[in-house]
Amino acid sequence: MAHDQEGNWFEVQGGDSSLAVMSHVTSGTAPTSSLYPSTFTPTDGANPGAALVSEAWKEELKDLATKVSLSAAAQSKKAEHEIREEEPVGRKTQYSSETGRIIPLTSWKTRRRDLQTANTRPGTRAPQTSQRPPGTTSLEGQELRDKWSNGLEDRWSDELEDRDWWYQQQGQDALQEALNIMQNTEDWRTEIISQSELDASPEQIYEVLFVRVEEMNEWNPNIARITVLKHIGEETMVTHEISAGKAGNLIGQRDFLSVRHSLKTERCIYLSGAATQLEAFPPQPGFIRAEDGPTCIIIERLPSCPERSKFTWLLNMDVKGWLPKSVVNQALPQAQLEFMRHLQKRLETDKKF
Ligand SMILES: CC(C)CCC[C@@H](C)[C@H]1CC[C@H]2[C@@H]3CC=C4C[C@@H](O)CC[C@]4(C)[C@H]3CC[C@]12C
Repeated sequence: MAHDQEGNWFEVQGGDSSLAVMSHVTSGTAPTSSLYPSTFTPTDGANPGAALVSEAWKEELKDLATKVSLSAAAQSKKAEHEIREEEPVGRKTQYSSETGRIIPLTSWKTRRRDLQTANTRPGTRAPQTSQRPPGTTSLEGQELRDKWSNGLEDRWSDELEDRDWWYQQQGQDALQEALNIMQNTEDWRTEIISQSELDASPEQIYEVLFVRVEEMNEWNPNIARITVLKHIGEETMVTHEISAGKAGNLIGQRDFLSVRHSLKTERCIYLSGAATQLEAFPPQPGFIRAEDGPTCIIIERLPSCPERSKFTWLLNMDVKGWLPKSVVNQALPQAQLEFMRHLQKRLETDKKF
């Protein structure tokens, strides 16, 4: 297993195969120290507290993040929505996802930009409490979907195409923004980036993480339920996620409403996500609605070994509620590493069948 000289690589013992994870939490203006959950031990005995993100790794991240904007797929998509943005010809009325009111065409672009800016700097967002009085919610998948579509019907029925476009746009923006975050290492704030190698092809990982996203609670105890509320083509979807507030978890249960997007290029498969809003699907009683993203997972084909992939993950989450930063900065990398371990196990069992 490869590891750099600064001891940023970790080896996770998991049965016969091992998972190498390099994790980094950034905060403040410059990258500081990495966090090392106790279950993960440095492979070369280096002092973890002193480890900094190596220049080589930064370069590698920049490289991964730049490639996509040059890819043909991204270019054609970009061109596509640039045209749509410039010529609102044929585009119908836009409705506010918060108030359900019509957004005048003139403010539509500005509004989107506002949303983007809000997402770019998670650390500077105004704190909000989305905690609701505790209650019981145990909506099943179908019920969730019904609730979703009923709430929409009256206002949105004629606007399906526009709404789809809005989500698609959000998904693409999330990817671009997440890649920008990775690229501009000087601007890193509270993002967590990890890199690992997995014993599976990018296609297999994509299948487990994107196509069969609703099965995630079967293999990851940190997730209580994931429901796909809407598919927009093959590449974009709107999902509702509920984390498991298990005992020992420093952060309680959260729910998320996200738009998820995927992009396949010759070299990589990109999975991106960002929080989205919808009046018809407000925060659920008893849950704090957290915001995931802009976030991105890059699954890179290893030409020398097609059955293995490099997995780079930018976790960028606003957990909401009032929690000390130190708690969040410890719990998130922990959850991320656990996620990787469970994913590795799932991929292993999938192979046996
Ligand atoms: C500590 C608490 C608040 C959260 C812990 C659970 C975190 C790690 C969970 C909750 C929801 C999860 C996400 C749910 C859905 C997807 C889409 C998939 O295509 C890639 C993984 C991804 C992006 C998951 C990553 C891990 C995730 C962010």
